[in-house]
Formats: sequence, C-alpha cells, structure tokens
Amino acid sequence: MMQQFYPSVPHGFRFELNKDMNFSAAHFIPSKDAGQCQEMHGHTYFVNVTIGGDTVDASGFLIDFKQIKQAIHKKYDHSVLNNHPEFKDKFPTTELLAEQIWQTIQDLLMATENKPFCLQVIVRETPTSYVIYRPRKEDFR
Ligand SMILES: Nc1nc2c(c(=O)[nH]1)N=C([C@H](O)[C@H](O)COP(=O)(O)OP(=O)(O)OP(=O)(O)O)CN2
Ligand SMILES: [Zn+2]
Repeated sequence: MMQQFYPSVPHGFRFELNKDMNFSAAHFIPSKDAGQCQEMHGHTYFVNVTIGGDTVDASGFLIDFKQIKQAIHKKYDHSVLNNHPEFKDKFPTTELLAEQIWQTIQDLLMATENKPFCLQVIVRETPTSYVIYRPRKEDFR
C-alpha cells in the first residue's frame, strides 16, 4: 500500500493512527491546460490518512479503522468524481480530492466522543504522482 512510503507529519499527540485505503473512480479535468486529462479516464486512487489524539474512546480506539474506510470508499468507489456535489464548482484534481477527503474525515472525527484530529491525507493518483494535504491550524473549526 502507498508503495510502502509514508511521509510523516510532526505532532505532539500520544496516539497516531494511519489507515490505507484504495478506490477506483473516473474523472476529467475540464481545464484547457489539462491536456489529455480533459477526457474522462480512470484511476485506482491510493489514500493514506493520519489521525492524532491524546485520548481513546470506550473501545480503546482513536477511531475505528472501519469507519474511516467506510466514509471514503463508500462515497467514491466506482463513481465519477466530477458528479459529486463537492466538485460542482471545482475540478477533481488530486489536490482538491485530498482536501475533500480531509474535510470528510475531520467532520467524522468531530462527531466522536474523544475528538481526534486528521493531521494528514496522502492521495496517490498514479504510480508516479501523489499529493499530501496537511491542514493549517485555522482549518480545525
Ligand atoms: N497538479 C496536478 N497535476 C495533474 C493532475 C492533478 O490532479 N494535479 N492530474 C492529472 C491527470 O488527471 C492524470 O491522470 C495524471 O497525470 P500524470 O501523473 O501526468 O499521469 P501519467 O501516468 O501520464 O504520468 P507519467 O509519470 O508521465 O507516466 C495531470 N496533472
Ligand atoms: Zn486523472
């Protein structure tokens, strides 16, 4: 997974959890600068999310690994990214997909009792291209 390469994010939390996932989706980038990517095509996206926190829940979890997968895989697998409401007014680039995945995970975490934080999202779109999204402090609202 993730070609065994995990760029780390510095933090001071007691616990750090990482979850790898993948999903297959189609997209197109309707920008005149996007060349061939203006045409609909597909990828198997590889995603890694890093979550940090100081306390665990009653089950001893920062968050159940399964809940993270469900939130992302269920939403995007075998879909056309351009059709999702979050990409109505922006292009489903690797950068903006990583940002959206961060927002989805962070919303999920904020609804838990122990409220951990999503510290990093890595999205690999092709064997040679990936993006890292790291939120700024002000993004945690
Ligand atoms: N900054 C970004 N650049 C590009 C994105 C993107 O999301 N962010 N996306 C694309 C295309 O969607 C394309 O599918 C991926 O491009 P690329 O990595 O160039 O794909 P290749 O497999 O052709 O890469 P090679 O290393 O040349 O084999 C384009 N750019
Ligand atoms: Zn693409």
